[in-house]
Amino acid sequence: MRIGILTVSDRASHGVYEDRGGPAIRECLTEFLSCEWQPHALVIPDEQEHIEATLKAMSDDEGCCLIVTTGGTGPAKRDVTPEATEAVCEKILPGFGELMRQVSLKSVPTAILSRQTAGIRGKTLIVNLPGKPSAIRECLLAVMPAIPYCIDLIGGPFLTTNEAVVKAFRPKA
Ligand SMILES: Nc1ncnc2c1ncn2[C@@H]1O[C@H](COP(=O)(O)OP(=O)(O)OP(=O)(O)O)[C@@H](O)[C@H]1O
Ligand SMILES: Nc1nc2c(c(=O)[nH]1)N[C@H]1C(S)=C(S)[C@@H](COP(=O)(O)O)O[C@H]1N2
Repeated sequence: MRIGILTVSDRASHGVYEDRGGPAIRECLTEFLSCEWQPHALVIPDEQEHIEATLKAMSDDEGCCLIVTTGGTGPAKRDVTPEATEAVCEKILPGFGELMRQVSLKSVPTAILSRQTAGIRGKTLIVNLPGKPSAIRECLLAVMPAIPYCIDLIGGPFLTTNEAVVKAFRPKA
């Protein structure tokens, strides 16, 4: 079971600062998931073509059932992660962005500036998170209960969670 972890940041990719987003996603998934999984982590700049090519490679070549991105979801000119996500996905799941913004709004009024979304490419679920490392646990924890069933529905592997932290909800179970 492979999971893509994609940091989209001009400065982290150029070494201006150390990437804290990718490691935070990895740490959260280790805490939330009780099944075996392997991370496939990359740090790339805010370039739409590059983001699209990386999402396609993680989905089609690496066989990731889930890709979690961080960064590039805001209103600035170079923020294009949602556009890249929408371009490579066959279906968009607006509920993910809606819920994550609602939860984030309890910590920051600027939560509404994130255009974070989610979508399906083949047997891969792609979920966008904001760039702020502090946003990662908050957002992932909110949507995690629905992720295993979503991956079931698209023909992916059976994900299990650490129920002391977060319980996967499967309506048909
Ligand atoms: N991957 C990351 N690792 C560590 N800190 C980050 C990361 N991404 C963002 N941050 C922090 O969150 C702040 C806001 O992030 P934001 O995504 O808006 O940056 P940005 O202006 O798009 O620049 P860049 O794309 O170069 O990260 C940054 O100034 C930085 O302090
Ligand atoms: N939980 C949470 N969500 C958040 C934030 C945050 O600090 N915490 N920052 C907001 C801000 S200030 C911006 S500009 C947008 C987009 O951030 P991004 O471009 O780094 O993805 O996410 C928003 N969502």
